[in-house]
Amino acid sequence: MANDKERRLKIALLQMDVRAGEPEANFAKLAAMLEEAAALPDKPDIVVAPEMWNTGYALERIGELADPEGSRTKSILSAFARKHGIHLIGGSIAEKRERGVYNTAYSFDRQGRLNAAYSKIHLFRLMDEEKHLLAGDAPGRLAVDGETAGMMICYDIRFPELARKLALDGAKVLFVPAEWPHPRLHHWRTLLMARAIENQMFVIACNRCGTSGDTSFFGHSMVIDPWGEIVAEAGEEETMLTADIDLALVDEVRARIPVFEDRRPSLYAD
Ligand SMILES: O=C(O)CCC(=O)C(=O)O
Repeated sequence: MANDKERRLKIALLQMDVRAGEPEANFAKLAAMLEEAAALPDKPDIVVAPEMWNTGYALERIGELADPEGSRTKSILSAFARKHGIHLIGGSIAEKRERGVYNTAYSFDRQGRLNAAYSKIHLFRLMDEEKHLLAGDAPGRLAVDGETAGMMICYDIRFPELARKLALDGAKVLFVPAEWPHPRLHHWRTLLMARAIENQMFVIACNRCGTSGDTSFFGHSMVIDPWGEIVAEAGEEETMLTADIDLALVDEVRARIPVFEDRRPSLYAD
């Protein structure tokens, strides 16, 4: 380490293709990509998966396809995190609970303990999510190696208030699992950069790639620093995107332009 303020983390994002309605194929693909990530010469500290990777958007059959209580997913992800000592942001899955199916992201610490679960708050009507899924009712806060972070899922990034709330609660990193399709690549990149710049935090966004029916997903997973610079960005193909980040940059940027001190919420916050 160059100085004792550095707080470096290696990140690997699993930009995977997802087969709609085929959980077995998706579990196998995720397991293969996880092992590939763990075997990288520069072993990652954090691995991130995309949204709804177990079922894709097979919403008509989601009740039968979703993982009951997420138990299969949790046991696989927890075992991986513990075995390799890697913090895992396990994307999100279709998770079946008594009341219905949720789009839920799990976070496992390096000991394999589930340290956060976040169910997507904003359901995306353009893809009929609200007809088949239930919305979560709490923001996604978590800790990564003692640092505060947040999780939002896909469409959530259109809601700047949520990212701001997470930042105000101390998040230095925002993780975003997604299944964001063409033709809105411009929205994806711009919104992610905006969330990073306005909140002066790292944004680590893992999108799926490939095609389901007539919807094509463009990948372009991204790691963006608190100054809004793109640290890494994937293309449209299935790949593992890696990046090194230094969390000390968050404090540097926040000291340079003290947005959090200068805000005047009494004039414009609800
Ligand atoms: O907001 C968008 O354009 C895409 C959102 C989306 O695909 C999702 O939330 O699943």
